[in-house]
Amino acid sequence: MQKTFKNEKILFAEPLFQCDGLAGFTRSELYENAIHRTLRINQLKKEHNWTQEDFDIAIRCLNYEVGFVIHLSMFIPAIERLATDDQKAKWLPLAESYRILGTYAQTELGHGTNLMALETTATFDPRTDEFVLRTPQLSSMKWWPGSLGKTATHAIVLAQLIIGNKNYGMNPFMVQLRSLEDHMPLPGIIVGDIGAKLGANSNDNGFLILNDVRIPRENMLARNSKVTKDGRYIQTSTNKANYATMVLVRLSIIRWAEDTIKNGSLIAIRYSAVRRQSSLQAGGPEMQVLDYQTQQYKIFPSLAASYALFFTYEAMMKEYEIAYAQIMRGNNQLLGQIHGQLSGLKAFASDLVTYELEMCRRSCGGHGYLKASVVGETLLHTLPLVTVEGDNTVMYLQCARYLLKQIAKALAGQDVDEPTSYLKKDILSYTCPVQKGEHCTNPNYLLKIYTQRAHSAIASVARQLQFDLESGKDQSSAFNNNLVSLVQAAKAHCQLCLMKNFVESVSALERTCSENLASVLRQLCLYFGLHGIVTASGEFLESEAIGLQQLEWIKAEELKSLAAIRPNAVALVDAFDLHDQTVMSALGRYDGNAYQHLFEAAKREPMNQTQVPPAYYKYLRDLIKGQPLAKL
Ligand SMILES: CCCCC/C=C/C(=O)SCCNC(=O)CCNC(=O)[C@H](O)C(C)(C)COP(=O)(O)OP(=O)(O)OC[C@H]1O[C@@H](n2cnc3c(N)ncnc32)[C@H](O)[C@@H]1OP(=O)(O)O
Ligand SMILES: Cc1cc2nc3c(=O)[nH]c(=O)nc-3n(C[C@H](O)[C@H](O)[C@H](O)COP(=O)(O)OP(=O)(O)OC[C@H]3O[C@@H](n4cnc5c(N)ncnc54)[C@H](O)[C@@H]3O)c2cc1C
Repeated sequence: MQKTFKNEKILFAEPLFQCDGLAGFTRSELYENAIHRTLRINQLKKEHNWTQEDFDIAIRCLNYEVGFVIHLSMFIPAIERLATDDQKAKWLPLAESYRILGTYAQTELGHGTNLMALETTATFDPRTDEFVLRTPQLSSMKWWPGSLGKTATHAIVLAQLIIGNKNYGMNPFMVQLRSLEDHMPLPGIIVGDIGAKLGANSNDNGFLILNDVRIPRENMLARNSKVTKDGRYIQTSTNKANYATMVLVRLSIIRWAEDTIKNGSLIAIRYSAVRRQSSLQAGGPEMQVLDYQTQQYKIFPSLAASYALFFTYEAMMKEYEIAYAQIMRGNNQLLGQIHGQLSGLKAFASDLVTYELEMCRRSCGGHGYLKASVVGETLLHTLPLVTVEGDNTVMYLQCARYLLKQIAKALAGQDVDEPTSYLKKDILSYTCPVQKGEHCTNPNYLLKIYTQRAHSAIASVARQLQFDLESGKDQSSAFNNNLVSLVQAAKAHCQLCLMKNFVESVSALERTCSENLASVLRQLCLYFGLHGIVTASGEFLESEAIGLQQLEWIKAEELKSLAAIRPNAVALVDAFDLHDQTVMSALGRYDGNAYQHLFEAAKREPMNQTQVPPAYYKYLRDLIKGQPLAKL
């Protein structure tokens, strides 16, 4: 499941990467520790000739709890996608050698989603051949960019390009923020950290005010558009190509989601295998809680989601690489497809894992509320994924917008993209394929149900929109009246994508792996399909993909699937091949000694370093001795 990191032993031999000690760190200590880690991994990469992939896997092994995440995941990729060859030649060596440290400064205090309304301006001054950058009012200040607060020396600032009195829309500008001599902010630059967050507090997400900061004209990243010396704006590619970095990050968020749900399901399943509580027979031995049907019902979805997201990430990485190669050759034909697909799948993956991680946490009982279980921390670290790189609702709507265009093409008899080829079918040609027995236990049949449900949801909202428009509603009112259905249609398409990738990946693996492994993966894929139908049964019924009788059969098969997965559940999470130091959980250690590790963690608690707490001498001693308390 995870490319085994042959360098794990090297990484985790160093105390710096042993995560137990992070508890009790202040924000400054977390921040410093994260930077130290990234630089040490960089040294290890050089000392051991690691590849860039090894470097990336090392960071994943540390659950991205490292410094310069945005420098690595956005600043450098943005230069690669938005800069001309000459600009790449200048900026990439500096960024890759950490001579400059960057961030991607797009979101403002007043706007994050609506890029057209960003208020930061870059006004061309032909007299000096410069751009003047300003954040004109409080709501304009950049707010949220990672590493902006205390680390970044440079930022790719997304700003409205103004030439004369004309606004040419959002464009990217390389802006130096801090001196490379003493790290002090440069004139006109006000930066700082935006304050503590629910999680990821090693990251100095920051704010940036720009007071008439001047940069040379060549600092506008000009792969897709440029300004000539005499002030002419020349667009060389669709300005949507300037959004390319976000598409890449949305892809990496699918893998981030996969990584977090693997951690969560591993902790929940390993702990549920060692935890014994109560018994179903009076006086009988206490049961492993993993044997309770309800416990399986709670945590096997996260196990199935781990594999589903692994297969979807692999499939989308291939799709992205094809699209990106074409886009970098100036062919934007696949831009809309990759944007529509990754917008929806980033939203669906992050929604799925944040829900299932909470179920994993709940399944650990009281110990799931301890930081030492890490499952709660994992959830806190995952929560931003539903917002970063595009709020999920907005991302679903982008996906829905793509699906509407595709079904319009299909209905007009035109070609459609491969991911939406099912829309070419006649919506009335589906039949309810599911009969008892064979049909409910064959993922390929379930795939037909998912296809009909998605097609039906998209066709239905397209019809409703058309009806609203024909009944006189204007475009925006018609859209706003159907946003919920548009999101629902996007989710249906994304869930179909996950199921399709799961079925096709297992089918491909069957040709090369053992029958034992194939049957386990088929079982998990079947369970993923059955569970997905049960949890959205209303939509499946509404689409007439199934009737009540089929739903009854499917629910019965789902519960039977739980028992079928149980014998392999621990092996399926062991197959993630995650080092104990990656999972970091006292409940999820490979040796299963959860209670011992919990107690070890408690003993490391800073409050336990003294027997008598300082508060005793301040408040409790006189109280307990019945002495009058001094005025507090
Ligand atoms: C490792 C993880 C670290 C995470 C750290 C976090 C970083 C961040 O969060 S960075 C900031 C992320 N911010 C966003 O994602 C902003 C979200 N908002 C948008 O992307 C856009 O405002 C929008 C897509 C919601 C709306 O775009 P807009 O241009 O305002 O208008 P339209 O919806 O009409 O789109 C027009 C046209 O452009 C196409 N398009 C939109 N986005 C993209 C894209 N990323 N790539 C390619 N094409 C895109 C859209 O499909 C429309 O096309 P047509 O229908 O053909 O006109
Ligand atoms: C941990 C973290 C790290 C970040 N790092 C960066 C970074 O490095 N660089 C950067 O530039 N940004 C960064 N961001 C900002 C992030 O990209 C934005 O927060 C995100 O794009 C959402 O925008 P917003 O905050 O304005 O939310 P809003 O858009 O204000 O969302 C508020 C509500 O309005 C709804 N809404 C908004 N628009 C619509 C619409 N058109 N239709 C229907 N509903 C709508 C949303 O669904 C949501 O429920 C980061 C954010 C976080 C939390």
